[in-house]
Amino acid sequence: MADCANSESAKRGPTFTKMIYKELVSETKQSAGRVTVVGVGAVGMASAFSLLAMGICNDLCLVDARKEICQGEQLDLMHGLAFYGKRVAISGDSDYGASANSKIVVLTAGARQAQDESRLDLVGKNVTIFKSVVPQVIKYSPSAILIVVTNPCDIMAWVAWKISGLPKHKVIGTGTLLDSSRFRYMISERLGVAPHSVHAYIIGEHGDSSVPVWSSVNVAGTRLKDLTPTIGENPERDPENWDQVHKTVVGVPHEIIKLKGFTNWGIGMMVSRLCEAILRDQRTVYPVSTQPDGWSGIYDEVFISIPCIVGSSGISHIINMNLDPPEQKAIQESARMLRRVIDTIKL
Ligand SMILES: NC(=O)C1=CN([C@@H]2O[C@H](COP(=O)(O)OP(=O)(O)OC[C@H]3O[C@@H](n4cnc5c(N)ncnc54)[C@H](O)[C@@H]3O)[C@@H](O)[C@H]2O)C=CC1
Ligand SMILES: CC(=O)C(=O)O
Repeated sequence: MADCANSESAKRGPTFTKMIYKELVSETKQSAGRVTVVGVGAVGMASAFSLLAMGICNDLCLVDARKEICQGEQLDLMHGLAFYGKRVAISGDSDYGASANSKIVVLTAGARQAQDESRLDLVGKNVTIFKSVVPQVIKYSPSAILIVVTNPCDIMAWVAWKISGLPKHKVIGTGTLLDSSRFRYMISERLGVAPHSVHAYIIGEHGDSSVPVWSSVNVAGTRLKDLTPTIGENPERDPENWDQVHKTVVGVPHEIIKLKGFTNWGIGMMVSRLCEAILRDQRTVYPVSTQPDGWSGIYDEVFISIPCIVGSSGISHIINMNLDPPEQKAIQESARMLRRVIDTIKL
């Protein structure tokens, strides 16, 4: 692909470069932080664009079953590089060899929901796709950290972990990171403060059984629950009906899918922040999908969102969170539901 992209410079390069500079040392090309995005659709390209726009990666590879799309997107992104201010290597191919030695592989390949579908309806199709994609990824990048976006992302993270044979800390489902971001934004609108000044988590499944942790929602350490002890309960007990915020978080992707066919920008921004945490070892706390290993009494072998420290090794720690008994019960039920779905999968 590089030949196609640089055909003129490939022809003229050797003569011209000798006139421009003199070689002092023979360079060995080595990528410190290649990020590969598998699945160059709406989500894959929003992730790729965010990675570039936020200046997070300097070596980006796009892989998709549709070779022409990879090449088209590669060329299109490269044509903006003169205005970007940094040098970035961009490659694109349907051959996974192009992704070799990636530090991070973001998996977005697969089917997306139609208007009347739930995320869980995608299991069959997307497990089949992962069975072909994940072995190829691992063949060329055996030490990669996988970020699983493809829905249902908790289930697909478990599938990617099983097929890849990677240690669990190297497989991260994006989980309720997007739900939590939507939650923070909606609370911030009600309170009239910036979204990043609202500290709030949604945990559990990235889906209908997600759990809003009202007991810890706070602004500058002031817990909303201390001001409204019934926050998040039914409208008879909580006249401000804060539970509607969670209901909106659960329903809004369906509304966006009805309006534009898919969601992509929010998740794209989140993927690039996750990559940043890994590439720069930021040890940022994010609610992402991982194995709970007994966290809050969850012993099922599932991937489910809980607050984790994300850094250069992937997920290094799980944060102990004091949940109220109803929150604890709800996340345990969410885990049991995910496990029931996993039990139907044949790998
Ligand atoms: N976890 C989250 O928060 C979110 C997850 N998603 C999920 O992300 C996934 C992708 O969504 P979109 O980008 O909108 O879909 P899309 O249809 O625009 O793109 C999917 C891409 O996957 C590629 N693909 C399909 N099979 C493949 C294979 N075997 N090998 C390589 N590439 C293959 C297709 O060619 C296509 O380019 C869906 O499962 C969607 O539900 C979407 C938004 C948020
Ligand atoms: C599609 C999806 O999972 C979301 O936007 O939340």
